[in-house]
Amino acid sequence: MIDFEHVGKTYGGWQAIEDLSLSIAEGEFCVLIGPSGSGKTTTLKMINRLIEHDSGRILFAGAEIRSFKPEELRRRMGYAIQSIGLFPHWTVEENIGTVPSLLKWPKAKIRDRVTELLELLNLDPAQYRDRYPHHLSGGQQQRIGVARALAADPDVLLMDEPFGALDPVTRDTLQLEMLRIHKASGKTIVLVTHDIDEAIRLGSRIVILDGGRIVQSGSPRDILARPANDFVSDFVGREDIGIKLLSIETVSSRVRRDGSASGEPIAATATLRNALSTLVARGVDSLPVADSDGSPLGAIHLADLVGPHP
Ligand SMILES: Nc1ncnc2c1ncn2[C@@H]1O[C@H](COP(=O)(O)OP(=O)(O)OP(=O)(O)O)[C@@H](O)[C@H]1O
Repeated sequence: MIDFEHVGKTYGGWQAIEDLSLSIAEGEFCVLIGPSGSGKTTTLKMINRLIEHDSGRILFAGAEIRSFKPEELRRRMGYAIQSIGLFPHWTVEENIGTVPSLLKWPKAKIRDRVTELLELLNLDPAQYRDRYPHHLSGGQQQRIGVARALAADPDVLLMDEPFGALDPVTRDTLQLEMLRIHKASGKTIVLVTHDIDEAIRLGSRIVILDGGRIVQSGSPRDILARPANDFVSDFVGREDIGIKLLSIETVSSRVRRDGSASGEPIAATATLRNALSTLVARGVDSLPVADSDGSPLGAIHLADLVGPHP
């Protein structure tokens, strides 16, 4: 869907991105991560030509991005950023409808789309559509930013630290919403973050950048289990790697179907990290497991958390 071929970018003669090659497949959730100044935002903005690359090629759906009119690229690629960039004197409805209005969608169609998106992001349309951004909390504004990026049903969603300035609870909620939207829509998403836990949670692929180059690219499991070098080990948090590996697998993958245990059940959809935490907090070595409607599924044992990952 998006291919970088030996891409370079210089700012005033200084090489910010060097020989970057990367293929992002359709439907992939690709997370760009790296230290400050490593080139994440530059890489993201080159995709929709907010920044022009100066060597190599960037292809979108097989064609060099320079062959698209910028407005066509922007229509096909939603863009959401940390500072949100909502228009302060426009209502929520007008903000979300920015691109559809530019595309001259009929008013009723825009209204229906706004309703649909507000519902998708868990905001009551009747309550929120006529509000102005300064009458919304930070988390609600971030949601409107995401809704606006999704409005014209783009093929690709580009997100630059979209949950950056949020408290942990709101951040957690929005991450879950993003995962749900990705699952339901199958859209290609490219997201920039500096938070490794966010990358592990959201990404089907993590691309680690340093000094304008890719240091490693792979699934969260690849990166955690086989870090390419000391830089990656340090970056993902060498001492926490075991715990992070537990966070990418769910209880359902290790449940003993014929097992039983006493106490409050843990959900099959909880992570193994949640299970470990619950086991330690309760001082027990097994927990009953329940499925989403609460029916018993079996048990998970402390001993099952260690050992080879399938
Ligand atoms: N317009 C510009 N002019 C000159 N240098 C720039 C410009 N934009 C970015 N840079 C430099 O290019 C490098 C990469 O910047 P970029 O914003 O892509 O990094 P980043 O990984 O997104 O960083 P952060 O996590 O701090 O946002 C940095 O060293 C930055 O100072």
